[in-house]
Amino acid sequence: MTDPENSQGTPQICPTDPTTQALAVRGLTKSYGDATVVNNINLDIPKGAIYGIVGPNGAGKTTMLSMATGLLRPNKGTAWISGFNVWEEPNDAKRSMGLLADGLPIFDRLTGKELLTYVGALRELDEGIVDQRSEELLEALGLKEAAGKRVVDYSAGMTKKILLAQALIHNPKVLILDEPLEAVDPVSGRLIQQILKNFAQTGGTVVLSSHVMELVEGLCDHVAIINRGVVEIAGHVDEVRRGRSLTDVFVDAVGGAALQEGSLSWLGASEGHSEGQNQNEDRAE
Ligand SMILES: Nc1ncnc2c1ncn2[C@@H]1O[C@H](COP(=O)(O)OP(=O)(O)OP(=O)(O)O)[C@@H](O)[C@H]1O
Repeated sequence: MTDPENSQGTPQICPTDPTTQALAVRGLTKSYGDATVVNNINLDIPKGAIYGIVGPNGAGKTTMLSMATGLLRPNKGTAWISGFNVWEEPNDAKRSMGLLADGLPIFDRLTGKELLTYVGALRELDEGIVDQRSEELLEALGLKEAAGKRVVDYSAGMTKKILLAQALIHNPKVLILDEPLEAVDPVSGRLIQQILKNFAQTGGTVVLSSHVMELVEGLCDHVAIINRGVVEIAGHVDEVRRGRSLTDVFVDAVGGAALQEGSLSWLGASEGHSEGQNQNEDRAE
């Protein structure tokens, strides 16, 4: 576990061999102009873990995951997926991982079924296997009826689910998911959690970023709290929580925020409100 006392921007010690981990990063650093948004991050994600990455808005989670998966070139540092260096052995690293991330191009003129068939072909899977897996994934994710509909016409939650299916179809060793349950309804959310648990129980590794602490507490066995581009705390969920709620640990680690007295005092019951009320009354008449 990373000691929070020593992790504020100072190099963290990661003695393990990064090639033995499902995902490992060493010294990852990214700056935009004068701002260092990811600052010398070291992280080990063991095989078979469901690993939650949490942190406030703008903490550097997406930037870190983008560098860890080879989507964004770091200023410094390296990442390994399933033992493959993402910059020196990109094909092997990419073959090992399934990725769900915002901002990646989606072939959304295809139907859900066509998209899975296309991605399966890109992954060089046998046609019969792609067909069988696509059917099963569409069924499991509640997308069977929408299989013939173009992805561009999917809702936000449906899009998330078809992108998850796309990330799973080649049965990757490591699944990396940026906000996987965002916009997903509770029934589908529960199903997805079950899929991820089964995946980890059979030896797969899941890395997910989320703002939903209940999800991380209920699903993940490991967690890292990132703040201002550094890892504040990382380790097994029970070690990090030490009997407290993860939300309390999170707030302590990143610093709580309270609305200052008098701030936004114009918001709520006011002249504007009663004027609005009158307008509504006028409209009703
Ligand atoms: N291309 C870019 N140019 C300049 N700054 C950037 C760029 N991409 C990200 N940043 C900055 O890097 C910081 C970290 O952003 P990042 O998206 O990694 O945060 P995050 O932890 O994923 O946030 P959120 O929880 O809101 O998604 C932010 O301050 C953001 O403005």
